[in-house]
Formats: sequence, C-alpha cells, structure tokens
Amino acid sequence: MTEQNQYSEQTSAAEHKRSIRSFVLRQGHMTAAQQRAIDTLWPQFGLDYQPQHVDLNTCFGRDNDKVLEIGFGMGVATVEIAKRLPEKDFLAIDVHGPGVGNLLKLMEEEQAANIRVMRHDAVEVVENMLADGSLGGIHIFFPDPWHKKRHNKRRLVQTPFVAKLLPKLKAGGYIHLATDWEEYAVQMLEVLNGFEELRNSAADYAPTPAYRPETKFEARGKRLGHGVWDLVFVKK
Ligand SMILES: C[S@@+](CC[C@H](N)C(=O)[O-])C[C@H]1O[C@@H](n2cnc3c(N)ncnc32)[C@H](O)[C@@H]1O
Repeated sequence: MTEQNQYSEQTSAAEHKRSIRSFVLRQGHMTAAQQRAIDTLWPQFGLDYQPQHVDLNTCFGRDNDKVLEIGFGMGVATVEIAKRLPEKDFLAIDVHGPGVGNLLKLMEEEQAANIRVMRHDAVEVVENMLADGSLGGIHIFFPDPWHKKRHNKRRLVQTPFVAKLLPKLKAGGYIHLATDWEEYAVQMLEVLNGFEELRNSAADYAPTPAYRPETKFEARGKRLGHGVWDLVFVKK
C-alpha cells in the first residue's frame, strides 16, 4: 500500500483544511503597491469563488486552451509563462493575499491580460467550480513539501486530489508538476503512474519544458543545494 493510500479521504480533507489554515495564519505583509493592485485590478482580472461551474471562455472572452495553476506564490513564473504562451489563458489560484496583489501588479507592469486570479482553496475550486474537460493543462510548481513525516499527509499531490483533478482535463491535456524535494518527487511519480488515463511524456522525470522559468521557491531550493524534478503527464 502506498503512503498516501494509508489515509482515508476524510483524514486527508481534515489535514488539508489544517494546512490551508496554517498558510493563512503565516501569510506575510501586504505592501501598499500590492494592495493598490488588488483595489484597482480585481474587478478586471480577479475571479471570486462560486460553488457552481464557471464558463472559462466567458471569463477570458475567448475560446482557447485554459491552464490551471495551483499555488502561484508571488506570481513571477505565472506572468512569465503567460507571456511565453500568449495563445493560452491561465487561471491562477493561491490563498496567499500578498501573492495575489503581487501577481496583479506584475500583470499590469508586464501587460499580461491572459490571466485570471483567484484567492481561494484550489481544492474547493476544482471540486465545485470547474467543469469536466474544461482544462488543457494543469501546473503545480513547488507545492509545499510538508517534509516532516507526520505532515506528509498534508501534501497536495495525493491520489484522492489527483482523481478529482483529472476529469477537468480534456483528452490531450497535460499535468505538469515540479518539486525540489526528492522524496516528494518520488511520491508524485508514484501517484501519477497510478492513473491509467495518464501517459508519462518521459521515461520518469521530464526535462524542464521551455515555457517554465525558474520560480522563487525553485531558486531558494537550489541555494540550499536541492535538485529539481519536473513531471509532465498527458491525458490519453
Ligand atoms: C511553496 S509555495 C510555491 C509557490 C510558487 N509555485 C513557486 O514555485 O515559487 C506553495 C504555494 O501554494 C499555495 N497553496 C498551498 N495550498 C494551496 C491550496 N489548497 N490552494 C491554493 N493555494 C495553495 C501557498 O499559498 C503557496 O503560495
């Protein structure tokens, strides 16, 4: 039995709520520029949570591939990817207030209009707001590793959550994960390999795709001497 399967979905949900609460409590200080970006840009680029399906084509004003990013942090990589892939639209979700302000600020500075920002628990958004087959891609870059053994069960990438995510992908869509924590990389590979509807784009770990720049947490991990593992799986 794999480690993540030792826990019932109910236990995982309780642990998940605990991890979200700890993020909200730990969240840093919002700068004046980040707050101003929220005040001025939220009406145009922010998306409020609603417990019913949202039509992403209407939100973005065009019919094209939509990519969900979970946990964008300060949004630096999000904006860079959105600029590198202007033909796609990005739904970027995080619970961290200063990060939301920072992403909106960067969008204004970089004139990146193909992003919509949500400040909410991505698990609830996936469960309630996204229609099946509505996504062309999913990005989860450097999710919190919860490296202490007793906290491993708080990790985002576990079988029950991926089982909820995959129906949202259309056939041919991809899921791209990255981590600087080797033991989490092994868990990610094991979880994704467990889904018959997914095909690994590589033998195991993938070369970093050209669209993904270095993220803030990746740079921090490298300074600490960590390696980096990307995983790209495609839905059959
Ligand atoms: C370690 S940081 C990585 C940030 C960014 N991807 C990077 O590489 O710099 C993980 C981020 O995921 C966010 N996060 C964790 N669980 C989340 C959830 N359930 N819904 C939305 N955001 C979440 C945290 O707030 C945090 O900003």
